[in-house]
Amino acid sequence: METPPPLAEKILSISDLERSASKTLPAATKDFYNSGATGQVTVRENSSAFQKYRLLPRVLKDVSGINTKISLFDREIEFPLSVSPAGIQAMAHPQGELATSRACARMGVNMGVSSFANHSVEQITAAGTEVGPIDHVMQLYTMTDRDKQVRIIRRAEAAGCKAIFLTADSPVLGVRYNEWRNGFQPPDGISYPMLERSSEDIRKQSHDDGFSSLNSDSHSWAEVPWLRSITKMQIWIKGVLTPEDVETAIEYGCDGVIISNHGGRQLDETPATIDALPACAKAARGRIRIHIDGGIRTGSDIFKALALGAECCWVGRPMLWGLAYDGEAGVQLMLEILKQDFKRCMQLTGCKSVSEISTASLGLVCTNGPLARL
Ligand SMILES: Cc1cc2nc3c(=O)[nH]c(=O)nc-3n(C[C@H](O)[C@H](O)[C@H](O)COP(=O)(O)O)c2cc1C
Ligand SMILES: CCCCC(=O)C(=O)O
Repeated sequence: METPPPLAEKILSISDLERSASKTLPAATKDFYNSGATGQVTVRENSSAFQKYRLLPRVLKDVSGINTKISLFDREIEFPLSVSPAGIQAMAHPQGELATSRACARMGVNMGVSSFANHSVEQITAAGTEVGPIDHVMQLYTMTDRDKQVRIIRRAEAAGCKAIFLTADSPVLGVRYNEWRNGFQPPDGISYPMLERSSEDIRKQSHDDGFSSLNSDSHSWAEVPWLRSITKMQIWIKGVLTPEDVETAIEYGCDGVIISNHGGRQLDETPATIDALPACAKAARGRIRIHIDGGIRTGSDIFKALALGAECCWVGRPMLWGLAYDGEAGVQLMLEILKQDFKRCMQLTGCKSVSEISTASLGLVCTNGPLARL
């Protein structure tokens, strides 16, 4: 009897991908990827908060030839989405970040490289650029070993990265019961080349201890002028949730902020990023780029985030699920699903270009009463 094709299952949505990928991963890896901090409140709300909003279509608009592109780092990307820097992608697929980079390049979007990547920034940028135009950004933690931090920055700059994403929400790791219960450690053979950590070194410590031994909890806004003094790359702050911090990022001359709660993996019971976004976008008044990540799983999530003031969205876990499902092809499938979904959402709401997306297309669901216009 013939064996059925391995990918016979129809993957039509990111939840299909999550379900299917989660079945293939060892339990401790699945928990590490999918879970967040403490009570998982923010992980859940990051996605569910999008449901407060309803789309208000304008009808009888010509939506032939719509344009989903936006401009970022002096280039156009295919639609307002890119892949967040998320560490240890080789647990999902041996090609890890190389596969992600190739899939992003093929789909015309950008990619963040985690400091905890399992391939070097040189290999990751090269893998993508061989396929097509792509920009990378290098995610950075404030480290105890400043020389090592400078080496990462120099390597990222030489590899062509356009920006540093300074992760600001992680002076220490969040309270992650899953990692502690499972004694989570990356499997043997997995290293962190950017952090200059071999597999042997990594396996001497818990993930939490390993993180604390590299990362400094005495970070401050003084990181920004220090980074400016040593690199020409743009400087973005990843992990902002308040208008006050948007204002400070502007004062410090940052190029952009990512409204992010680290996918609910750091401080639990922070607001969903889509709820934090409107006040942050209002405070920015166009003086700094505002991007968002956390819980984005559909094209209408992207649409809603843009309507509420974000220029671009980023996704973390959907990329990991794509990798676990089918490596590079799985990440490409994930991006294809979101792109097509976003395009249909634009067409069905009557928006012909991304600049037409605004709060005019959104309503807010009220518990008692009619839909409120924003
Ligand atoms: C397994 C995993 C590892 C991550 N590693 C990093 C990291 O090394 N640095 C960082 O700034 N953010 C990291 N993140 C957070 C992502 O960059 C991003 O903020 C988050 O995944 C977005 O939420 P989403 O997964 O719901 O899309 C990680 C997220 C996950 C799920
Ligand atoms: C492998 C990533 C290291 C820490 C981190 O940012 C996270 O787990 O969310």
